[in-house]
Amino acid sequence: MVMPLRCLAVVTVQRHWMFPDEAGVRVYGPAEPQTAVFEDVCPLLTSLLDGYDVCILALGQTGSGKTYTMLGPPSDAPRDVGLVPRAVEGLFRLISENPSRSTQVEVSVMEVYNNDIFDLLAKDGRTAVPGVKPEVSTTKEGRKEVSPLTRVAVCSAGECTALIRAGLQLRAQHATAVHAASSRSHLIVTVTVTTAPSCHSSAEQPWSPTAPQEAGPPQPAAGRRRGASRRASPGSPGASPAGPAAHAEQVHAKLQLVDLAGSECAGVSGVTGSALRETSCINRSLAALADVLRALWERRGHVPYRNSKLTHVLQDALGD
Ligand SMILES: Nc1ncnc2c1ncn2[C@@H]1O[C@H](COP(=O)(O)OP(=O)(O)OP(=O)(O)O)[C@@H](O)[C@H]1O
Repeated sequence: MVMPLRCLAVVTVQRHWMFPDEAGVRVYGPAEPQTAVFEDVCPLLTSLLDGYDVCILALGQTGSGKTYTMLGPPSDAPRDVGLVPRAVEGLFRLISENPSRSTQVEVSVMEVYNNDIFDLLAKDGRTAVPGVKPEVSTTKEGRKEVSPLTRVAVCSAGECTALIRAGLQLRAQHATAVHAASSRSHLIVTVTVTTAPSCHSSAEQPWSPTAPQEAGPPQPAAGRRRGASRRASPGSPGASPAGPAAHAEQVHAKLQLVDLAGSECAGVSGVTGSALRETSCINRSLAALADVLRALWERRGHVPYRNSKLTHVLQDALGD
């Protein structure tokens, strides 16, 4: 069986002009329950724990229900809980079902606003290091990392969801003529999962999880350039991937949950001044995302990830 190198789900709440029908974009109507959307993407959580980078994007026009789909309604009605808390819950459930692997989970929350990255978990002023803007860089293993960026180790779904909610308070939001609480940025929640054999599963040296990291450089990820990164644990030098050592690898993979800002027509949304600049940045970055997805679907030699911060941040999960 040929395994996919990337797992990507585009959840859109309206048919969108930017994507061809054959692109596999799933369109949900307003009556579709949140449970149905989650059921469709839920298998990707297993792929994540198998070591694949996963990206789930909500796409649609302004006011079409992206934030509702990803995060749920502001009222917190349990029935309508969004895809992000459901995914976090599902991930921790899967982790608890496999005690033979020890798993560390870290979360970061960022927004891409006017083509700049802001750290929504930073304690001070949306940058982890005062005055230093987070930027995308490439690690020596070829992975894309945003740095400096706050990444917090979490032990439970509740802890993870609470952090994400706290980060959301800082997200850029303004009223427009179309939507009273319009998101003016792309929100990217990244859940990084590192798994290794449980220390009681063999006589090998136990895996020691990395300390919670806040405002520091990202953890190095080694190994496979495509998909998740893997490295042999310190206790298994020279072990063959086909033998027991395959079991002894640390596996890193990231889940990116993205609530995109909505495409909008400035004439209809009635924005002026700084809001007009936001609209222009939103539309340009969505066009850049469409260009990247088209290039990937058409298997073009060059994929223009660097045309926008949004696509550059998502490069690992979209394809490479
Ligand atoms: N399926 C739904 N059922 C009930 N209410 C919904 C549904 N989808 C969206 N809404 C409501 O519609 C309004 C707009 O939704 P939402 O904020 O999710 O739009 P959006 O696409 O994120 O907009 P923008 O791109 O401008 O941020 C909100 O009040 C939201 O609660």
